[in-house]
Amino acid sequence: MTGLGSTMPKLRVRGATKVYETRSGDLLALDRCSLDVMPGEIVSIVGPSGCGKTTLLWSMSGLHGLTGGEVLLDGKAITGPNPAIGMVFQEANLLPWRNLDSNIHFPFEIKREKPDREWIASLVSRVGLDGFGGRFPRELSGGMQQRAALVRALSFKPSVLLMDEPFGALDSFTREEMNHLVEEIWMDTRTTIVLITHSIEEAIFLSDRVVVLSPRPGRVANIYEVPFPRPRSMEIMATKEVFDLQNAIKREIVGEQKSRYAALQALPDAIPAPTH
Ligand SMILES: Nc1ncnc2c1ncn2[C@@H]1O[C@H](COP(=O)(O)OP(=O)(O)OP(=O)(O)O)[C@@H](O)[C@H]1O
Repeated sequence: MTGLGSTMPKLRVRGATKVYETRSGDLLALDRCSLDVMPGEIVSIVGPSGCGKTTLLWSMSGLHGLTGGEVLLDGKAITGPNPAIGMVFQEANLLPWRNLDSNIHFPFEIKREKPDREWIASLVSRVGLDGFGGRFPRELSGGMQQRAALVRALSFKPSVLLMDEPFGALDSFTREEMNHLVEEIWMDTRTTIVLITHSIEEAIFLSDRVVVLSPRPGRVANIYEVPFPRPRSMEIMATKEVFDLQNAIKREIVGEQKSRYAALQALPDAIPAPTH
């Protein structure tokens, strides 16, 4: 499943360009983004708000078409939803009238597929939800709901897990717990993971590489290697090396925003002067 020595990227984004048609005209969200994600890698995507992170991730999932460019999974173009790709969103999106077990099994009902009950039970146990199968979403904390969403996404044994700001709605303590959980699961399964996050600390904790996108239209501005060994303990996360990397990424994001602003200022009449 890992194939870390292999040279073929698991996911390959080539020249991804996305134009949204809006009432006020075309909006260029992504502009020729290219990125390779190797098998078993964890890659985080960070960048200023609205730079196209979600657009890029959704195009990797096949849920969103591109205006230009392509996304390849194991060398084959992705043209629609793919069972080899699991997704986790900021909201757990559990059906309120179904209990936890029934929520986890729901996608199998829809697809009329037989779930691997042993695998699912091991995941439920792994995320600490043993004994909660009969509970309804309203009876579960936000962290527990997100654990269930993680189980649901992994229940199909995807080879790629895409996560869109999955822990953004959780308190910082629960978020840290979830980060450790993802790290543990990854160490067991070596699933290829692409993660969008607004937390640079989270990106560094989880990733092999952190991709910084420029302000919209999103382009790959820089890619940072994260060289720290796993599991990444609190001691590792408190080192100067981590702190320096965190600052470098922050500076990159802020610098990108500033240079965009400076370029706008330099354009004649780009920002009209007040008339009164
Ligand atoms: N369906 C859509 N129709 C029109 N415009 C869209 C659509 N989806 C996104 N956009 C616009 O495309 C740009 C990129 O959006 P996207 O959600 O991909 O950015 P993001 O980096 O994920 O943002 P955030 O960090 O705030 O979640 C934004 O300007 C957004 O308003």
